[in-house]
Amino acid sequence: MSDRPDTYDVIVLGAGPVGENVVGRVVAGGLTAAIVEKRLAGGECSYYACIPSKALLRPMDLAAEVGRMPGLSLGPVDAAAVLARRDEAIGHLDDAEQVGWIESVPAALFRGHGRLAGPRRVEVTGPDGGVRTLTARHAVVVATGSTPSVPDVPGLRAARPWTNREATTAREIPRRLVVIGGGVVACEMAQALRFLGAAATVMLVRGRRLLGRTEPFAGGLVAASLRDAGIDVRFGESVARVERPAPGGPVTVHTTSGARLEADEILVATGREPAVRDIGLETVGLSPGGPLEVGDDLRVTAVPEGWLYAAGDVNGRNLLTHMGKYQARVCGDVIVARAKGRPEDAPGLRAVADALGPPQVIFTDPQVAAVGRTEEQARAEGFPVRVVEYDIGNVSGAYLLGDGYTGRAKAVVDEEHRILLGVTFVGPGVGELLHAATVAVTARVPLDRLWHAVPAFPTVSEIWLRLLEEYGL
Ligand SMILES: Cc1cc2nc3c(=O)[nH]c(=O)nc-3n(C[C@H](O)[C@H](O)[C@H](O)COP(=O)(O)OP(=O)(O)OC[C@H]3O[C@@H](n4cnc5c(N)ncnc54)[C@H](O)[C@@H]3O)c2cc1C
Ligand SMILES: NC(=O)c1ccc[n+]([C@@H]2O[C@H](COP(=O)([O-])OP(=O)(O)OC[C@H]3O[C@@H](n4cnc5c(N)ncnc54)[C@H](O)[C@@H]3O)[C@@H](O)[C@H]2O)c1
Repeated sequence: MSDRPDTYDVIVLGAGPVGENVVGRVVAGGLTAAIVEKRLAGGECSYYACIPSKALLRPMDLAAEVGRMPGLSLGPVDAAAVLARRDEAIGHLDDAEQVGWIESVPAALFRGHGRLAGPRRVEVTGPDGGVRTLTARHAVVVATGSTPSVPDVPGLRAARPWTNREATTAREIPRRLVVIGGGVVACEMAQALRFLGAAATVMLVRGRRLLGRTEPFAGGLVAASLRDAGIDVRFGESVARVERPAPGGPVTVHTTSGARLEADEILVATGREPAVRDIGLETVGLSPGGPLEVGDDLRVTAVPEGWLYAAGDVNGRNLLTHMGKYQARVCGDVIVARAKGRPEDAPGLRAVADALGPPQVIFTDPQVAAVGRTEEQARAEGFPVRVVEYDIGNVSGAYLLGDGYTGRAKAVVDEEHRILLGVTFVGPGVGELLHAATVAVTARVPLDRLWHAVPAFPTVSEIWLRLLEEYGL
């Protein structure tokens, strides 16, 4: 790495999807960039999160579709083949393709642990222990992502439970599995692993519902489906103590209600922590703790002179790949505009979509696709709210997809402006309905205008027509 320069216009810490998009954007804007990565270029998303989890969930989805269609039947599930396809999807944990992309940008990749070392300086400790100091002319962007949060429960950490990393890259499926958590990772991974062979799966959900950030009916429909699949979903119960006498051996989970569960593995899916430890924040006057707080221009608000930016999971705004990549585009363009002395207040230079409620698809069966505010959020923010709901199964297009299509849609309307504040769809395959809702919410399309957006017959998109009719159009 010694033949490369030590000074770049922009230095990015972390080559996940967000860091990669920052370098792509700033180089396209005419600046030079270096990116520092301590593990695999491509980040959590490519190897241990979005990609492998969806590769594991897709067969379950297809199987459910086949099950709803009279005349079709499914043979036994070949879990090994599913795991092999997952391995291909994650490039067998080899990041050569991503490295090739970074080089093609072109940007300089430095392998190693990156740390801030005072204003505009980054120290990289390479795999051989050697340290190199890089200097940024314009900006440093922290895109270090997040790490799994493991509750401080007696015996849990010592038992070396699975987190998303081990669950998404599993080589064998544990027959008896205890899942801790009721959020997105818990629901998706419990369902995928149950389908692939975790016959005795128990989910310990601390609260009273699943998927707490979505409309309550979404968690209800997903809970019903998990239970139909044979998963023992226990609400109001969590882990109190864990024992694993032999590493990798059977594990005993004592729950808060006094139950004792014997399992082959535990999956902890209790949220994420921003990756801010050991990145030298103290050298620029920040104390490591929670997410790095940024403004809509992605600049870290507490750092004077505005040379430090943070995008993606590490700023805690929206822990989703597409939202992090959106922030990366805005962040990159802000850096370029400032470096070139262009106006900084162009409409594209503020990540305003972060506050609208991010679009998200949860790839359970049924899928949950939502954008904007839930009814509860909209009311709490003081909007004059009216909601309309409709059973998606009553739409002809849904009936044609198979027998017993169960799903529901809900629209949250701002009555003053007659625009959509939020939309939620739950049902098989509804993920592909989401972008229309994202456009309507983001562009504040008036309902009277939306009425003229005619959905094709017989598609599930006719749910739009039904919702507008329910509203009274
Ligand atoms: C199981 C699971 C499934 C998910 N599925 C989806 C999904 O379907 N859709 C979706 O939108 N989101 C999904 N997410 C969320 C998504 O993975 C994250 O929002 C996304 O990865 C964030 O990207 P990032 O670049 O900010 O961080 P990361 O992907 O975490 O990348 C950060 C990178 O920085 C590196 N790094 C950290 N510290 C340093 C350092 N000091 N020096 C050098 N390098 C460093 C890390 O090694 C890593 O490569 C999922 C998450 C999980 C856990
Ligand atoms: N399809 C997708 O878009 C997708 C898929 C997976 C993950 N993600 C994103 O990744 C992030 C992380 O997902 P996640 O499921 O880990 O987090 P989450 O915040 O969605 O859910 C965390 C769950 O853990 C529970 N919990 C927290 N602390 C606990 C404790 N001490 N004991 C017991 N239960 C506890 C919470 O009540 C909640 O049910 C989310 O922001 C999510 O949006 C997205």
